[in-house]
Amino acid sequence: MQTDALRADNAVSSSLLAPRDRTPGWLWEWALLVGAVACVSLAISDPRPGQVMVWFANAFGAVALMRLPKRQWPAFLVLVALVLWAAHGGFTLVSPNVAVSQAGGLHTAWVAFADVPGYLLGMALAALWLERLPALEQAGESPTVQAQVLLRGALLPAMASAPLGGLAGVLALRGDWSNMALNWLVGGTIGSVAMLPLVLLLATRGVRSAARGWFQPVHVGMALISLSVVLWSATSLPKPFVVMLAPMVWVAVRSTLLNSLVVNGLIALAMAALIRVGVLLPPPSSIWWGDAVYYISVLATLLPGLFLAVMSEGQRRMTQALADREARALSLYRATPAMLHSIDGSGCIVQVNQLWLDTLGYQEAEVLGRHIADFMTSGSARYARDVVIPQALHDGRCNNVEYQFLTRDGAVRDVLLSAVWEFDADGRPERSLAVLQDVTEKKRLQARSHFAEHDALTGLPNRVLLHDRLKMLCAHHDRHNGLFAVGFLDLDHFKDVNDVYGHDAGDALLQAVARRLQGVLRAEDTVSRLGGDEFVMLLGGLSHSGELSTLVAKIMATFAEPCHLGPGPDGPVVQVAASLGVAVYPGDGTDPQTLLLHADQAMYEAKRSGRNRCAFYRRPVKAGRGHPL
Ligand SMILES: Nc1nc2c(ncn2[C@@H]2O[C@H](COP(=O)(O)OP(=O)(O)OP(=O)(O)O)[C@@H](O)[C@H]2O)c(=O)[nH]1
Repeated sequence: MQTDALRADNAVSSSLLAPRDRTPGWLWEWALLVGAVACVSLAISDPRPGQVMVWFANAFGAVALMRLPKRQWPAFLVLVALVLWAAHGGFTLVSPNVAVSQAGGLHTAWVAFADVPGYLLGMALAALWLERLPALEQAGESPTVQAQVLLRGALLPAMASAPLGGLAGVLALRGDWSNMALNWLVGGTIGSVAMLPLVLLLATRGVRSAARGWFQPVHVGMALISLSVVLWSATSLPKPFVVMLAPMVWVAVRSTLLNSLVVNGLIALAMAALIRVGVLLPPPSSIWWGDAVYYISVLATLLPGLFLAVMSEGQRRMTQALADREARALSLYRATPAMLHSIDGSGCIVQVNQLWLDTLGYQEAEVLGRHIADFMTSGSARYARDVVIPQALHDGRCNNVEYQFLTRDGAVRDVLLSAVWEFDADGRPERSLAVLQDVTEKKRLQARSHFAEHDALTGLPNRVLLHDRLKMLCAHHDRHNGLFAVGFLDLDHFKDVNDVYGHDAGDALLQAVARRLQGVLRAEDTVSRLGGDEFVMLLGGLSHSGELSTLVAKIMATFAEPCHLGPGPDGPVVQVAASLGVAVYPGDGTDPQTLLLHADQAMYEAKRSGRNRCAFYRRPVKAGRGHPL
């Protein structure tokens, strides 16, 4: 993700700074780098003896030490001491302004060496204190951590080494100790503030990759403009420091952290050089620390830009992290292996995922902005608009709502929809997240298994389910005793209804009879249709035969009212009657076949006796020898 790349690019990563064994070549390279930077300070520092020298080299030495195991520190510090001594020696010899340069070889060598222990102490302390900073990797994005970096890596080491630096000044140049120590403190702090954040960043990014990242017209251009403003204001304005702030703030806000740190370093170098050539000079002061106070202006010019750059970087990262999180959430939404859609408070689609589109066969552009009901059957659309959406907006959610969606080519998909709503701070609905489960196949299978056990015309249990339930009733009553009855009902002269009013009217009559029988029986009883005009009822939970007689009377009474067969109010009205045969468990049979047979026989008995009546099964009376049963 982009944030990670950004982090890898710009962050001060403690893992990359972690110490490891380095080759002698590496030690030499860094020692020479420290020496080269020291030469820059020596070259552009104020030539008057005992004046502030902006000392940039300690930042490089400290970062090098942080990347070394402690056992390599002595070797590296010795190399740095040699290099600094050589650099100091060279400058002491060539600088005509240094009073002691004419004082003879040994003294020159001593003068050149005097400052070195202070520098070594400063860089060692900076390295020690910085590597103990736990959140060092956040220095590029957190002003608080950056402040800690500057405190531990610039101010405190400069303070700790300043007494040594002052002593060196007294011994070598016979200057005033307190003045020398204060100048040391100021020069060391400014140099490290200018360079340390940049060197830490370069050490983790690698100089080559950083250079590649920086050498772009926009960065170079901004740096040049900033430098020009600094030079112009220093040479043209009476109080230039405030104006110098402007380009740094501009770069901090508009550019990358790296560019800000580069500009920070360049401007510090430029200011040191301007002081060197006398363009920027401390005004004459009556107090011994007057010069040092002047340099606070330099610090005050560098720090706001530096902190603003770090804050901008923190903001950029946070914005980027939010954008990444949103992108991740979006791609997760799109790829979720369930149909998802989101609608706004008015029911219009604001987002759908890929499976939603694939299942219903639409393109994203076709659905965004349209009302969700446009993709439903008319019944579901009404239900959604009038009932579900208003209720869900009130409750904040809805669960397992059954809808029928329409695919692009008009096919119906059954779905179960559950949704949650997001509301804004004022409680206004923002958008929903709905998960849709496509249950079309499941419903088809359910319907198939329903029709395997139910009659398609009346919806009543068919012969298969009847046998099942009868078997269970027999088994149950076998264990728990008790009575139940099987009623076999056949409509009287049903064929005439078909013949006179047509088959549809016959169907309507069968459905009406089914409804009436269901209406008269209890929920635990079974009404089934065997086929044609034959219905079988299982009448359970009877405690005595009187109860059965009442129930039978109720069943027969359902045929007292004529049936209106539709369609419409002008449809035929018929008076239907039925014959009912009843067999009772266990007296008339203890297994399904026998009970059904005996109920059937009783029904035929009712027919034989004149129809429109009920007959109870009667065991045939044994006849005398030679007579059939
Ligand atoms: N409308 C319609 N008729 C059916 C259906 N299944 C069977 N039938 C008809 O129902 C009639 C059954 O007649 P029966 O029970 O044999 O004779 P009935 O006219 O009722 O005379 P009885 O039973 O002797 O009183 C036949 O004409 C079948 O064609 C059906 O699903 N719908």
